[in-house]
Amino acid sequence: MNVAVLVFPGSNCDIDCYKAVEHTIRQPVEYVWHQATDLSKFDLILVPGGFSYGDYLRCGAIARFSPVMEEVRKAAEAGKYVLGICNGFQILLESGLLPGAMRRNNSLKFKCAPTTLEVANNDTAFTRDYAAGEKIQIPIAHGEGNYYCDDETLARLEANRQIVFRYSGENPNGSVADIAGITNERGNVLGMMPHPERAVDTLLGSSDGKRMFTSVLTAWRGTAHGAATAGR
Ligand SMILES: NC(=O)CC[C@H](N)C(=O)O
Repeated sequence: MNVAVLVFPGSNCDIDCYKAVEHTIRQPVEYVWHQATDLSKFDLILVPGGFSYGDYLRCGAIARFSPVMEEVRKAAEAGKYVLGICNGFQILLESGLLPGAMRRNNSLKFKCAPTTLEVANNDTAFTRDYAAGEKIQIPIAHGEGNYYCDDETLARLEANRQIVFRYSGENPNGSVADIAGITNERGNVLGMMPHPERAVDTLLGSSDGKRMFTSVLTAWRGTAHGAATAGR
């Protein structure tokens, strides 16, 4: 499985994502600069966290105009896997690849802390290695993670089981329905505020993020392209 880690001016979790791929699934992984115009060889695209364009205007609002985002849209349409983490989630929202929007944390403070998530849907390519309802420890680090959508969108997210992670116990940012991560309708694009790439080894405080990477690899191996190329 070929993995791309996108890099925008101001990304700062790109190296963590790259290392997490190496550490968990040992698949070929490359950094891809935001001006790239061809992502066709990649099976999984990681949109990492950070402060793209200094968070000016709104987090992700400028990065969404980077040339590579048109390629991410094409990849998503082709059914490739796209995982946006934190600023990556914000960029996917700003791009319209996922529904809803981000507001500043209700505390108006940047929060960096371990959080407990409930796996609200383990029937996705990204969460199949978790148990339904499992509680996992994944850290957050954001100032603008207060996910918002209108009632109609929320009803649709609930009906289609697009809410994949919810904060369990304390909600750190005030997000609607305790949402921590959602997918698109098709389930091949996932955005989440917590950082699974920072939780891939007990040395980091938790290894609960590891199964997101193993899940996608297993899902990809189940696709026609994955079955044909896996093990090469
Ligand atoms: N870790 C991150 O990706 C942070 C995202 C964004 N800069 C925020 O503060 O909300």
